[in-house]
Amino acid sequence: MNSRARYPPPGMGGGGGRGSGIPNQNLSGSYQQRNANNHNNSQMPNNQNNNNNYPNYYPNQPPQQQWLRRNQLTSESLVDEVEKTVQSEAVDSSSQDWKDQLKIPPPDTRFRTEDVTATKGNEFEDYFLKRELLMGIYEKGFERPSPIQEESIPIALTGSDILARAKNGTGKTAAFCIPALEKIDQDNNAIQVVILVPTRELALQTSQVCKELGKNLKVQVMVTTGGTSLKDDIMRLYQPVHLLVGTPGRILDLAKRGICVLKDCSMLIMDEADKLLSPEFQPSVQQLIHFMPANRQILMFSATFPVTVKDFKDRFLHKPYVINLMDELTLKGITQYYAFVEERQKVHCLNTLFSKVRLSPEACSSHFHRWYALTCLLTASNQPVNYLL
Ligand SMILES: Nc1ncnc2c1ncn2[C@@H]1O[C@H](COP(=O)(O)OP(=O)(O)OP(=O)(O)O)[C@@H](O)[C@H]1O
Repeated sequence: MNSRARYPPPGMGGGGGRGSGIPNQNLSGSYQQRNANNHNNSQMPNNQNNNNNYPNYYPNQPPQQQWLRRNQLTSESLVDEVEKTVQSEAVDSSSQDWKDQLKIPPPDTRFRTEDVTATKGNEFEDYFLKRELLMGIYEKGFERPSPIQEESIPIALTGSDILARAKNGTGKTAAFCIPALEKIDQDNNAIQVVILVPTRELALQTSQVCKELGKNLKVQVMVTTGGTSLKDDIMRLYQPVHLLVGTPGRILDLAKRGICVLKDCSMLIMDEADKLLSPEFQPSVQQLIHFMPANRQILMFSATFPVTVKDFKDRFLHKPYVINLMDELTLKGITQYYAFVEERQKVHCLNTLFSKVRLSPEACSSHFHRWYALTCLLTASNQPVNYLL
């Protein structure tokens, strides 16, 4: 059973990400601080724990004492202080101007569980992102970073390698697209970021997120995957490309032909890293890395950390910052069951189950080997069904 999705996608009644809906059962959505021990903090950026947006000039003193200190300032320093205040108000008012002009979609009022609400209270503005990028973020309807975004964005911006584990549908895609877009130099006509994914569908979705978040930037995004015209991709690569999203085999093919030049690619992102490190893809991924500069940054996102991921991390990542937001596998609000049966008993077992329980449309994913047979079975048994490919 697939238990993806915390943030429901726009326009849908309760699903999200690349995955399914959230049954309205066992929901517990109260706001709660995340346990500080659930990730491995090898480095902390300066603004990581700064939950208010105002500079704390005298951090060790309570607010009343700060007022006293200010009253004791000399007249000269008072002038400086006033000038600073005027300047910061000028910045604030211009920052209000651009915010007022944003086309923000209506707020998403649907229920969210702790998988996305248990944040530290960071704001996207805490990360000093380019204004055009901030505009794209807000215009996509994101108000505040989700937990995985709070953990990854500031670390990725420092240039550190990351190995991150978070549940599906909790905002992983934006967690790596935002720092990638921030780091790209739009005036450098070269591929600076590669996002590797295991499937064409995921490549298209990811590039769409990059385009939406970066719609006010001049970043050129290209998708390239197997199963499409190589000639078209070659033609496209004669045009500027800053961010390349694709599957390993095709990108490697283009790199070997000398058409996809990766010598300036300083960031490699691996989404669904566990799948990218399966025997099918791993040799291509490893070869690809050799086309990139030695000091490239690698961000790996994966729902599971099998031994292949660990081995790869040990070989290719430099002192990675490890983020683990998956103390438990199942998303909150979802109960999963499994039946251990022989292959030949599966259909019969499902039929029996369906005659007794009514499942939500998204409950069965294509991870079942014979999704088509299953879909026919569900339809024939009058069960609602969605295709999850
Ligand atoms: N900070 C945010 N605020 C509001 N919505 C968000 C935020 N970040 C992501 N989302 C939305 O949440 C949904 C799920 O995000 P996303 O697809 O990035 O999750 P994911 O962890 O990559 O999931 P999956 O692995 O299933 O693709 C999307 O509709 C996305 O637009």
